[in-house]
Amino acid sequence: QDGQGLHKKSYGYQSDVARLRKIVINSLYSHRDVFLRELISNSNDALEKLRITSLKEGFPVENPLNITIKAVPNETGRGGRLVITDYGMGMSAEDLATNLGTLAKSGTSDFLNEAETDSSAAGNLIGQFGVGFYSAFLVSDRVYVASIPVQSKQNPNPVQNVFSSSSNDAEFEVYPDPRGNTLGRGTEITLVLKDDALEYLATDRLRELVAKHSSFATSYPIYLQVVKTEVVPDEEAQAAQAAESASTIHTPASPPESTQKTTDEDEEDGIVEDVVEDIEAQKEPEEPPVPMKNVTVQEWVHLNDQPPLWQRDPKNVTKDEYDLFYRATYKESNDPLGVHHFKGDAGSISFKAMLFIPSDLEKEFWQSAKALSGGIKLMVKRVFITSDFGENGLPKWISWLRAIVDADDLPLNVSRETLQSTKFLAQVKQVIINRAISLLARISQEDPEQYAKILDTFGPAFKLGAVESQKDRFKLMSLIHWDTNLRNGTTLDEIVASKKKGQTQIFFLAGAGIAKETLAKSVFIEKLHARGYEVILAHDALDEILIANLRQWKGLQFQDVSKKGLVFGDEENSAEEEKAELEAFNEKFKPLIEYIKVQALDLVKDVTISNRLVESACAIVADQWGYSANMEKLMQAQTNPAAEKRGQNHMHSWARKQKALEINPRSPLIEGLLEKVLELEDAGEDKDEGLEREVKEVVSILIDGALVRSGFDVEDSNGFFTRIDRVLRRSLGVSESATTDTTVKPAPPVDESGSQVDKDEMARQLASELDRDAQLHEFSQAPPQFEDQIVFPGSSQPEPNDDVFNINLDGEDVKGAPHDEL
Ligand SMILES: Nc1ncnc2c1ncn2[C@@H]1O[C@H](COP(=O)(O)OP(=O)(O)OP(=O)(O)O)[C@@H](O)[C@H]1O
Repeated sequence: QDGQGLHKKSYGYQSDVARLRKIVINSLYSHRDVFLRELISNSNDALEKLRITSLKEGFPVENPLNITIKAVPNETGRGGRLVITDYGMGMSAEDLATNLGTLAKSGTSDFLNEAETDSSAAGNLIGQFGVGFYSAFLVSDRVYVASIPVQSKQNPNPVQNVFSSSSNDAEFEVYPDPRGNTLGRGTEITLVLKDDALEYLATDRLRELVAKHSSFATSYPIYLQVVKTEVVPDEEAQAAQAAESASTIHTPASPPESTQKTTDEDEEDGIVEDVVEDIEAQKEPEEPPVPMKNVTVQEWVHLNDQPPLWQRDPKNVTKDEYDLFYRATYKESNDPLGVHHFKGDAGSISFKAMLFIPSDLEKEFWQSAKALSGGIKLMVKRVFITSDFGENGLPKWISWLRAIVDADDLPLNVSRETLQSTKFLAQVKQVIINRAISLLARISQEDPEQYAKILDTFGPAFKLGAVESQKDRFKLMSLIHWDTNLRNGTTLDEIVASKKKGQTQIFFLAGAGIAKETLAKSVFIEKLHARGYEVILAHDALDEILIANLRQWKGLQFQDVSKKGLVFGDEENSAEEEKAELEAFNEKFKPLIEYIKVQALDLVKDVTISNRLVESACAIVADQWGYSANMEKLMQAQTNPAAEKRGQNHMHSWARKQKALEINPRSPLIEGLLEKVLELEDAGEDKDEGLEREVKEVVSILIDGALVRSGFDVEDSNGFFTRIDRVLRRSLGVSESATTDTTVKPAPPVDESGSQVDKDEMARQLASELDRDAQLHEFSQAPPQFEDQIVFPGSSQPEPNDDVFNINLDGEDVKGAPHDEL
C-alpha cells in the first residue's frame, strides 16, 4: 500500500522481457518511430478481438470502436505525455501482469540471441519479429497502461487497473486506477516522453507517422486530437461596445479595413478612384466592426479516412501505396515481388481482392509437409472475419501467397461453417490460385528480371505445385523454367518449339543437387550436345518426379538420356549404314564384350556397343524400367528397416541391376583393351599371368569409373581406390609390393571403471538380428521374373559369378587379402 492508499503489486519482468527491453532501448534508437505503429497495431488487435468475441458470445458492442491519440504538453511548458487509447477488449490486472510482463512469442530466444550479438540485426529484425509494446520505452521515461476488460458474465463488474513501469526498472507495478473507471472499456497508454522525444508532441509529426506506418494497419478509425487557434466574436468586447454606443452620439463608422485597403491600392493607378468614392458616398452609415478574439479549440481529426486500399480503384493506386500497405499489414521490411488487385466472383458473391507475392519464403515452408496457414484474410464489408479457411486453405505449394478478400454481399456475423457449406471458400480459393498463376505468368512475360527473383525463391514451390496438383499442373508448366545444355531458364514450350526435325522425344538428364555445369558434362549428353540437341538438366530434387508425372509434353515423350530408348529421330536416313557399322563393331569387339561380361554381370544386365558416346570410353545406361542414377540415390535414401521387412529393398536391388555397360568402340582405350584381351586369348594356356591380372584390373577400374561417371555409386569404393593406387604405382615405377609404414599408436587399455557390457542387451540384439534374417528368408514370393535375380543376404545360395565378383587385385578372395592391401 503506497502513500495514496493504493494497493500496488510489484512484479519482476520475465528474464526474456528484461533482455528484449534492453535491446529495444539500447539498439533501436534510430528506429524509434516504430513505437506508434506497434501501439496502434496492438490497439487494432484489441478492437478486433472485442468484435469477434461479441459476435461469438452475442453481446452488443456500443460504439466507439476506434483509436485515439492525444498529445498533452505539461503545464510548466517543459515535457509532456502522449496518450493512445482504444476501446477494445481491455485487460484485467492479471492480463496486464502476464501480457506485458512475459513473452509468449515463439522464436523469441533466437531473436534475442541474434539481436544481442549483432546490433545491426536488431534493426533488420524489427520488421519480422515486431518488438510490440516494449517499443514504448524507446520514447518514454515511464509508461502507464490503464485498462479495463469488457463486461462479461464471468466479469460483471470489471475494474480499471494501471500497469506502471519506468524504462530503467527491472520491475513493474499493477494497481487499481485511482481515477476509477474513466474508460468504460479498453486501454489507455500514457507515455511520459523522454526529454529527447518531445518531437512526438507535435501533431504534424504524429500525423506524418500515422500516414507513413499505420494508415493501413487498421480498418478502425484513428483520431488525433489537434489544437487549433480560431478567431471568434469577442462577446465581452461586443457587450462593452454596445454599452458604449448607447451612451454616445452616433458617428459614421470608418470603412471596413478591407474596403479601405482596396481604395488605397486603387489610388495608385487613379482609374477607379472616383467611382469608389461615389459608391462610398451612397452607402448607409456602417455598424461598428464586431470585435474578435483568438481562442484555442480542440478537435478530433480522422487520420485514416481513406477507404481501405482494396476498395479503391486499382487505376488510382500507386506502387508505393501497395508496397507501404504490404509492409504495414504483414510487418515486412521488403517490398512484395508482385501485386494483383482485382474484382472477382465466387458463385453469386462478388468480392474485391489483393494478392501479394512475398519477398521471401518462410523457413517453415520446406521444413514441414503441411501448408502454411492464414494466407487469405477474409473481410466482409471491410471488417476482418477470418483467415482460417480450414480445408479450403491454399494448397501447400502456394500457401506462401498473401491475399485479402473483401466481400460486400455477406452478413457480418457469417461463420466459417456457413461459408464452407455454401462452397464460397472453395470458390474463393480457386479464383485466387488462378489469379496468382496469371499474375506470375504476366510478370514472367513483362519483367523477366523480377521473375528471375521470384523463381529464385518460389521456383521449387511451383514444381511442387505441378507434382501435387493435377488440376493446376498444365497451367504451372508455363511458370516453370528449366536449364538445358544450350540455355538457362527456358520453358517446355520453348524447348518443344526448337526441336529438331524428326525429333519425337524431350531429352533430360536428372541429377538432384548436382550443379548444372557438372550435369552438362555428363557422358550421357556428349553426343546429343555434339549434335546440337537440347537436353534438360533436371537438377532440382522434384524434377525427375515431375517429369515422370507429366510423361509427355505437346506430344513429345520425355526421354531420360541415361536410359535405354533414346532416339534422335533422324536414324532412318542412315539406318542401313549404322546397322552395318554396328554389326561390324559387334563382331570386332565380341571377345572384349565377353571378357568384360564375366566381370560386370553382377552389376549390370548386359555389356553392349554404345551409340551415345563420343569421347568417353564407357558408360552405365539404365534400362527403361531401371533406376536412373538420380532415382537410385533417392531410393537409397529411403531404404529403411520397415521397407526391408516388406522385402522392398530386394526389389530395389533388382531395379538397380537393370542397366547396361556401354562401351565406345571408337575409344583408343577400348581398342587397346581389345588388343590385350586378344593377346591373352591367343596365348591360351601359356598366357602371361601378370598381363591377365593387369587386364582384369583395368576392366574393373573401367566398370567402376563408368559407374562414377554415370552418376552411380561404386559399392566397394575402397577396393576401387586400391586398384587405382596400384595403377598409379605402376605408372610411376613404384614397386607394387613396397609397403606403407603402418605403425600407429595403439589405444590405451580397456577402462575397467567404465560401464560393463550389458549381456542382456547383447542377447536382445542377437535375437533381433536372427529374427530379421528369418524374415528375409521368408520373403520368397518375388514376382517370377525376379526370382532368379534376388539374392538374400546371408543365404547359403551361391551368388552368381561369385568367383569373379570377389576377385581382388591379386586374384585372391577380398576377405583374405593382406591388411596393408586394404
Ligand atoms: N491495447 C491493448 N489492448 C489489449 N491488450 C493489449 C494491448 N496492447 C498489448 N496487449 C496485450 O499484450 C500482449 C503483448 O503485446 P506485444 O505488443 O508485446 O506483443 P504482441 O502484440 O503479442 O506481438 P506483436 O507486437 O509482435 O504483434 C498482446 O499480445 C496483448 O495480449
